Amino acid sequence: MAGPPPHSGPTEMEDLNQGNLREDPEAPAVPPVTMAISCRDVCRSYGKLKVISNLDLTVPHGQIYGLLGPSGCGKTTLLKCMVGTLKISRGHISVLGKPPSFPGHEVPGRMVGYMPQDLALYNEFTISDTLTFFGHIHGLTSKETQARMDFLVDFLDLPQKCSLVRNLSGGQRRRVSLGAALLQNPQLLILDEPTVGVDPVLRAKIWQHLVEIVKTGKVSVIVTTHYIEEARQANVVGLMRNGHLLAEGPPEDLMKQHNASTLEHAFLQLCQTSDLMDSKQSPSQQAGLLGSSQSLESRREESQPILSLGPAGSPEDLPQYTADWKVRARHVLPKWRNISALIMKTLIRMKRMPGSLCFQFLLPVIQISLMCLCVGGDPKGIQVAVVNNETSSSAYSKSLLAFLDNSSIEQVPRSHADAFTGIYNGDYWGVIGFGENFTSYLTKRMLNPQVSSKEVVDGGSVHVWLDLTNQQIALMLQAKVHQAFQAFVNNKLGSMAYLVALPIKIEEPIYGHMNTDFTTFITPGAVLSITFYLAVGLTALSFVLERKEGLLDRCWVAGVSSLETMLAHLLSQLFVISVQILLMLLFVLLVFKIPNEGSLVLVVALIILQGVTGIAFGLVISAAIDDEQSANQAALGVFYPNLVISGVIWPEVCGGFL
Ligand SMILES: Nc1ncnc2c1ncn2[C@@H]1O[C@H](COP(=O)(O)OP(=O)(O)OP(=O)(O)O)[C@@H](O)[C@H]1O
Repeated sequence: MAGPPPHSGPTEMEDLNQGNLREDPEAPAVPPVTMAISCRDVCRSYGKLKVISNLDLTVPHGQIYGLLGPSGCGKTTLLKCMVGTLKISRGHISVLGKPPSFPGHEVPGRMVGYMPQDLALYNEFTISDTLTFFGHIHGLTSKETQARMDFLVDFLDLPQKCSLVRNLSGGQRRRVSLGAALLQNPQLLILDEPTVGVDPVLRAKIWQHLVEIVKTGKVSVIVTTHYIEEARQANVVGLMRNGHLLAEGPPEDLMKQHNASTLEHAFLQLCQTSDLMDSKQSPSQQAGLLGSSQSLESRREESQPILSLGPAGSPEDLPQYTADWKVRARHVLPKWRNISALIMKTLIRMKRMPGSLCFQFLLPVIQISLMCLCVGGDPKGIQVAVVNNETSSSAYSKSLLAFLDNSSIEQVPRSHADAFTGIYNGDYWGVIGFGENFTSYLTKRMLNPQVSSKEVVDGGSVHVWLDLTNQQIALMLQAKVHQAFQAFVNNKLGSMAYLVALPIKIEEPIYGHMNTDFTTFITPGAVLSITFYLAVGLTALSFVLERKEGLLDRCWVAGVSSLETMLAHLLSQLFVISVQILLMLLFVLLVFKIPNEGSLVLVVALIILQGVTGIAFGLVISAAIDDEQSANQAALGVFYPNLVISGVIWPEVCGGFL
């Protein structure tokens, strides 16, 4: 195995460029290992689809391993298992001496540089932002990041550092992605098709760089590629097909073994031999062939996603890994370094999308303003037909009608027949009718209520027929007629008005006011619903999108835990929610003058808590759902049921069955 080259005192800048970065103080001491990666009897399935079966693979330390195979043979899946973003169904993987994600192990973390097949870059970032972000997560100082950035921009022939990723070409983006993997000079580079979409000159340069960095003996590389011939520069190649390795060894040896002049020919021969053997075997024999080197135990059904079972089902053959409680605790505890990097990421993205940020801030204000303007106000210009059979100008009916609220009700004098034709045709919301002796009967009723006959009571009553298809308007009409009658009685009887009052007296309310309108009732609920749903939507979608674009995986491989991702999202989202709440309350309290009877601090705290609930629910959606359309549907789908059963628009006591 090649040892490190003799050191003749390089300058600090050379140190940074060549990868002699300062050690991470939080990193545990790593014992020397001879195998960079060792996979034993590895299996991985997606549901019923078995993608990797009983695979053994060894990446020697300080060498380049070229993993070759046709599309869909499971290369990416295997790399994901190596970096720890996917759990294996069975078998054992050791990366730089320990299984991925082992407490205290920096795989995922600073020790591994991973370039996923997807671009996995933030489009709103510049090249400089991208490298600074990953540098921050890896704990590099800004000087170190800057030096590596200058080197990588030059080496990968990247455009200006201030160029936005979304404005780069496909090839340039792939190079930025490769730069992010090379940034911290990791001990292990896992590159999933780094040369796709890269011109031949740069492809050669990348391979040359890989060859150079492994020469130091400190760095190991596993690289997948579709260009089989370029893998001749690798020290070892693995030829993969249908989820298992057909062959593994130095490229020259493989070519010699198969009398092939090119690696591609050797691969072709291996595939043909494998097909021939497969066709000769019965299905049961094939199963035997697959697992010929494994015991029955290792071939049992893959039921548990575990990392620990080894080849031939003998756990005692595997090295035992231990970590003391301090290392375990440090592994679980969130790192502020990662959280702050993720918060900065969100703030930079917000800064680069001012339109979207304004929309996020203004949307709740627009929603609450629309609600205050459109919900709860008195209807205007409601046409009501009036059938007045009294003709005298001093008739009580005329006097009573004068007390009707003219801003809401438009009185249309009609004959009895026209009024009813009109209401049946939907021209009027109601008909108000007075008999021809209304004044005399009402007088009799008021002066001598004890001796009033049914005829007197009937003739002295205001008759109202309503179109009750719109309950709000009908209720308003009833209330307005009652108010007009009360005002008329007060006017006619003065201090004697109590004589015709109902024997029920509604006293001053304990909470609220006599004239509390619907807007005042519904606004608190609307504020809470708006805060909740915006938080749900933003959380559910942002994680779904990040996962889809491979960003969550990339951050995870860089060493960011799920807890840190959630905390960073919560903190940055709290900032957005706080601005949203501030603007909403300003509008509700100052512009629409909705009264607030309690402590404002408590109100703000409760709304923020509601936002946190929304974030939590968004997290549930984003954890359970993979694509944005379904996440959108889930977020929208819960909106209406939640609104209905929460008591925001109708008292929740009415839904006692729920
Ligand atoms: N998330 C997933 N859910 C279900 N099946 C998947 C998933 N990811 C990959 N597969 C399936 O697993 C198989 C192997 O996929 P993988 O991406 O590992 O192949 P690959 O060798 O990397 O292919 P390529 O070279 O085209 O990238 C494919 O049949 C693919 O359809």
